Amino acid sequence: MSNDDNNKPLLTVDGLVAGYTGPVVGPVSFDVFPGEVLGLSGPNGAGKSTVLKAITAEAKRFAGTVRPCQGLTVTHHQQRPELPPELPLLGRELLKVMAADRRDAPAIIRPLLDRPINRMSGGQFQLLEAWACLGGDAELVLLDEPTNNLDGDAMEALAEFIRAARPPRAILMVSHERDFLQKNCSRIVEISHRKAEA
Ligand SMILES: Nc1ncnc2c1ncn2[C@@H]1O[C@H](COP(=O)(O)OP(=O)(O)OP(=O)(O)O)[C@@H](O)[C@H]1O
Repeated sequence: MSNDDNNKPLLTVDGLVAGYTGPVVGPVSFDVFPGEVLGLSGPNGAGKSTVLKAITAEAKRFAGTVRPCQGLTVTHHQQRPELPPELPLLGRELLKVMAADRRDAPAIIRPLLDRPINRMSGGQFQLLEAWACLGGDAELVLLDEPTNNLDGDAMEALAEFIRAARPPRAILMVSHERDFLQKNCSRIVEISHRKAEA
């Protein structure tokens, strides 16, 4: 990516109406520019997670467009990451699978490297997953409620992972923690309930 490309959006969401068997959110429009941390805020059930899922084509797009720039690489941290309990994977192996093992793991992650993920606490696994997304090379990182289960120290560590992001990387983050969004996002887009549902 050249410097000129820093003025062009990595992703343009235009008039997106998305959902499952029927629409649940939209129309929603926003751009995500290189280097920015964009927050999505709104009430429970407004469709914030669905917007992220529509970007990765996991949810259905009923109208509008999602235009990634050419060759955009995306990683998605799901709201309730689930792992098959029988999978005997160590923390460091998860990072390898997600191509996040080339950077030195931060101090708070290191104790988790040799621990089987099915023996981690909810908060430990959540933080490891967030690092697995933010420690890789994807240009656009989608984070869905990354602060779930995290205590104060882990939230601060997560904020540091986010602050360490450099262009062209951009982060699109959904969170209920209004303070966390305000402190860590360059911009916040409000997602409201669809009028038909209100
Ligand atoms: N897989 C699915 N199939 C059908 N409907 C779904 C599915 N997932 C979510 N929904 C519905 O879509 C609507 C939006 O859900 P979504 O999870 O996107 O909202 P949200 O704003 O992220 O909510 P929260 O803040 O509570 O996490 C809700 O009414 C929800 O019940």
